Amino acid sequence: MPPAVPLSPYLDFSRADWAARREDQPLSLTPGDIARVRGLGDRVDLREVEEVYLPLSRLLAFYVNATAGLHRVTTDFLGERPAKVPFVIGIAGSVAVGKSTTARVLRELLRRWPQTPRVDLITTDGFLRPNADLEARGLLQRKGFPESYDRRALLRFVADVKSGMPSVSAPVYSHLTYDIVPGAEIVIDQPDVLIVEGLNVLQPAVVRSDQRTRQVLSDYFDFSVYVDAPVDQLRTWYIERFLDLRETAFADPESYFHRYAALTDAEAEETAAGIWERINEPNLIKNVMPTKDRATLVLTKGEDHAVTNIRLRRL
Ligand SMILES: Nc1ncnc2c1ncn2[C@@H]1O[C@H](COP(=O)(O)OP(=O)(O)O)[C@@H](O)[C@H]1O
Ligand SMILES: CC(C)(COP(=O)(O)O)[C@@H](O)C(=O)NCCC(=O)O
Repeated sequence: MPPAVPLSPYLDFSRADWAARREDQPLSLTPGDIARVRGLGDRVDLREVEEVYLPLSRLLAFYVNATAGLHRVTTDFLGERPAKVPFVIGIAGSVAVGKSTTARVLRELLRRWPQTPRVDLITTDGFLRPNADLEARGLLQRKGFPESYDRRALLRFVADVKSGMPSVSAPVYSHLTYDIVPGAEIVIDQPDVLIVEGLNVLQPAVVRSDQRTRQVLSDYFDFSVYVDAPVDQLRTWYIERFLDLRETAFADPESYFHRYAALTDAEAEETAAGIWERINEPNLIKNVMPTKDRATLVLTKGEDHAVTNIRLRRL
């Protein structure tokens, strides 16, 4: 018998190799659908959807079926009646990398597969502590760092949805007011798929003083995606988006950043670079980037938000 060839845990695809994995799956999104889900500064178009996200949705449809099969054998073994268990996908990556666009495109594609008509999406910013709470804890300059979230509530939320509980509610964050919206909630009611998008969704467990580890969010993920790009590129995207927001979101007198609406280009660039360097880049380097290898799939973007490489974990 020939010696077994050791398998690498990762498969690396060029964009062209990955695009071929679409096989003959027809594109179900129209240009109008894509324009609706595209985030500010993001360039996702029909070609990007066809070559990158359609093959990914095909792979995810296989995973959904296989996971349901695995669940069935377990319930058979236990002699239980099979319950509906949502398939949970985590999407991680830096501020300004375009996680929200990736999440929305995947939601639209997955919805069109026959076995997953109900796809819900939640962003972890709803679990940020309210500003007053952050201020009391000295964390107002640490928004997006792991400690700025109510991690217990976030974990409870995902565990409840995964366990098949009906009508599980989550708080809502507003980028406009830069705070949690008092009294607002989003209700998730037994979807086929739940997408959980946020900077820190792949954070590893910390070891407690009694040497046991806490549960983490990714314990409940069936699949995870890390959206990656070089740090210099992310900084540029963050600053460009800030300049665009000045003319759109910041122009609203309700916006927390309204005082930035009147800045000149040079002043706005300096302000954005300051926020990036003080908050978002240190968080990226210390907390977000180290979680990349924990993802099932890494999408690496080049200039213009185009995905250039795909890495799939197969072991
Ligand atoms: N200050 C802001 N005002 C209004 N919208 C914002 C602001 N900052 C970010 N956003 C929007 O919030 C969304 C999430 O942004 P972010 O957390 O950077 O993730 P990503 O770019 O990876 O999706 C994006 O659609 C972005 O355009
Ligand atoms: C709201 C965010 C923390 C992202 O949250 P996520 O949905 O990834 O949990 C981030 O977009 C942000 O606003 N960071 C703070 C930078 C600042 O203080 O302006």
